[in-house]
Amino acid sequence: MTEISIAAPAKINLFLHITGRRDDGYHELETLFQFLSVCDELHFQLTDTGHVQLSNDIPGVSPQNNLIIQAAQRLLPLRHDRNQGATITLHKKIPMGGGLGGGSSDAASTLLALNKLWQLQLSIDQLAEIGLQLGADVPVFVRGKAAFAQGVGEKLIYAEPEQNWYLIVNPQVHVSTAEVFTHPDLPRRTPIVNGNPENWQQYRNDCQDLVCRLQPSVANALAWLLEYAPTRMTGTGACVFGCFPSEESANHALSELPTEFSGFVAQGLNTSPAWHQL
Ligand SMILES: C[C@](O)(CO)[C@H](O)COP(=O)(O)OP(=O)(O)OC[C@H]1O[C@@H](n2ccc(N)nc2=O)[C@H](O)[C@@H]1O
Ligand SMILES: Nc1ncnc2c1ncn2[C@@H]1O[C@H](COP(=O)(O)OP(=O)(O)OP(=O)(O)O)[C@@H](O)[C@H]1O
Repeated sequence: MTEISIAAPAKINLFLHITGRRDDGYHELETLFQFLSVCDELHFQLTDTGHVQLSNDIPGVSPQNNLIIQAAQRLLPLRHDRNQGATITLHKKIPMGGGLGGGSSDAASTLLALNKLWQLQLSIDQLAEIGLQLGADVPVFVRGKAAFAQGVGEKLIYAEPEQNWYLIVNPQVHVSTAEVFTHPDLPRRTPIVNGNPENWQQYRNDCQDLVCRLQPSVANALAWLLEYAPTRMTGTGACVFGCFPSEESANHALSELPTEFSGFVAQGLNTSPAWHQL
């Protein structure tokens, strides 16, 4: 095998409860992850240069900060043949910094692809552990199944929420994950619901009220979408999703999207498209 193409899907957090704070500042949470049919596309070409390079940069993200390169660097010392390298091409389709997990997903797909390309034979558990060092959201993408998560997002119980259609609305403002998690007004004591993911519509996103205050465009996007469908923010924002019974109904709402927002329709998926390609 000398080349691999692999998708890196977006995710949404169908709900997100903050249940505590660890001594290292990281937050304990409960969340339900589902993948979306919108994906970044990554292509890996085996080389004999002994190093990895990205053939195209993401504007505003230096190669050393790119999670694709960071993921590849974790695997470089584990190669049996030190001449093995890779040229990686990325087609970015997932909006960045929107709570859709694109960077984490790119990192996970990189771990999965290079494990094959370099014949490292690492197990999924080992790849998920390496992924957790890159970001709290990486393990669920490595494992590739929709899941109810606890801990910082690494304790996963597979789940099968309905694969609804979603209209994702991007208020086009940046929300810093670190700023939300360090804010004094973030609620941090939501009682543990302990694995009843079927009830996700009754739960909430604990970051939503705070983010709406910090970024009124997020509140405006939620208010607009709520006229069409049950609506919630994903992750620490800024994107919000409305849950629709059909692609057609989601597309109808999209056709009326105010010009201040951007948006797209995607289906919720309980298996990562990355897994169909390996
Ligand atoms: C909010 C979620 O998107 C939910 O899926 C994730 O928990 C965030 O995951 P992520 O983007 O992979 O986050 P990381 O890159 O690991 O962390 C970014 C920053 O968010 C804070 N952070 C993140 C996750 C977590 N459980 N507690 C935290 O306090 C930390 O200050 C950290 O410095
Ligand atoms: N391959 C990558 N794709 C996107 N962002 C990346 C990548 N590598 C590094 N980054 C950095 O990570 C930041 C967050 O990107 P990402 O799109 O994953 O955010 P997010 O969807 O809010 O994630 P989360 O829901 O995990 O908080 C970007 O602003 C960028 O600086």
